[in-house]
Amino acid sequence: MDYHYIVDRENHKEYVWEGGQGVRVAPEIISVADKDMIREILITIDCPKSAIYQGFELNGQENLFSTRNKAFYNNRRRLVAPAFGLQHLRSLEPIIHECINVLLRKIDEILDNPEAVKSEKVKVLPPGQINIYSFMIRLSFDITGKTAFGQSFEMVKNDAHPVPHQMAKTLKRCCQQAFNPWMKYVVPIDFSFVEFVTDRVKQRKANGEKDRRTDLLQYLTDAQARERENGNGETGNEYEDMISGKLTDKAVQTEACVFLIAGAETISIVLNFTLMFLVKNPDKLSKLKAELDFAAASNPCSSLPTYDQIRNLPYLTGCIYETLRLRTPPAQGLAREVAEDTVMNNYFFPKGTTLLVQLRQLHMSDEYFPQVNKYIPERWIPGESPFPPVQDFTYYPFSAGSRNCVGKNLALMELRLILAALILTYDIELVPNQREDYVHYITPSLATGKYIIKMKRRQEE
Ligand code: HEM
Repeated sequence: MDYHYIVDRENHKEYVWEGGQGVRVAPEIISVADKDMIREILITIDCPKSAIYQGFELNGQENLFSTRNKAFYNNRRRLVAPAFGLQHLRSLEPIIHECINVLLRKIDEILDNPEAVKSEKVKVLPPGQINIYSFMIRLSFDITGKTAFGQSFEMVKNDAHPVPHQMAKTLKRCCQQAFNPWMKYVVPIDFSFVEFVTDRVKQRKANGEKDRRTDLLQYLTDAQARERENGNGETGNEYEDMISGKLTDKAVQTEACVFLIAGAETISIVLNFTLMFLVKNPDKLSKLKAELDFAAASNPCSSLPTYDQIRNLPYLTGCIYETLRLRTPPAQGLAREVAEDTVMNNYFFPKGTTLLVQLRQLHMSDEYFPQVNKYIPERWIPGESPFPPVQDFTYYPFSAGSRNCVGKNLALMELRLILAALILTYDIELVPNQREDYVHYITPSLATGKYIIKMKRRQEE
């Protein structure tokens, strides 16, 4: 039976072995959705990533996402993680605002003249309607390009840049090949987007101090310089440098690519589905609007809210958390390996077994989340929730343990800033009778590739 069929939400339960902890989806692969086992795999035992992740090596280089080598990992994470610390992220806020402003201008242009999209050879929609699905993908690529290596793809202005489109196809292939390794001999993967990023990084380095910026690439380049100064720089032996995770030039280029891959699609999914849930639940939308209006009440007209104004807003956070629960971006399951013969929850797993951690299945368990299919941001707000508090160890949209998401703070900052800007600037409304079924490769996406909402500038009221 097809693996994708078995791990589908309703079916996982149907096929679990006695006791309800897992489904054997291949001779040595067990799919796991049980809360206690997931906690053991990700946190208590902190199982290493499985060999499937080798499929995500880029540029012939291991990287923060793909590596299974502990020494490499510890060194690379030590060097990269501070770039995602709250203090450094502050410096990215103006970059994110700049990209959001481009989007708002583009939406205004289409609202003023729906025919404006004609130059992009896309269908002209009725007045007041916007394909928000397309714009959220375009915006998150622009922001990720700009925050990662200082270059927007200008996708919001014009959906023409080849790299994001090619990258989406490549990732789909990577995912297929991770589970069917024989495919790589039939359909080779096109990694030309890596060359694009590599060229941008080389160009920046060549420009040196005169091209100094505040992005993640600058942080990596500075970290590289510090390592060299402290005598921890490259040894010159390419192999040794690679396996010990030294920040070589190639490593800096590769990690910039990883940020693009890990950041762009995940963000756009959460934005899209949050907007979809909000227009389908106008009562929730009104509550969010009221919260944001209050937080930004003192702002001059048409200025965007700062992160300080919105980062602790409970309803905004609840809306994002609820989307992350209902449409958890890593849809395929996180593959971990049993490093030595292990007994978990009274089941014996021989060394080498692959365990697929099904976060999505856990988040969709009605045992932990009452009215599991409903969008209820209140469940995340103590004192407002109609349910008992969400239990510990039932929710990991950013994974957990040593290999959790290094970009979590950046992701939440982008999501809050973008959603706040859109809701404060426009009235949004449902366009009924649209298809909402979704497909997953690495992440879930709408099968139709579009979602249209009504938008109207709020000042026009
Ligand atoms: C809503 C947005 C995001 C979600 C839900 C998310 C979720 C996750 C999850 C579940 C993992 C673990 C994957 C695995 O074990 O296979 C992960 C890893 C990772 N994420 Fe994110 N992520 C998001 C955004 C970002 C952003 C914006 C960046 C950086 C620009 C990023 C960078 C990474 C990296 C580098 C890893 C690998 C970490 C490691 O293995 O040490 N993520 N993310």
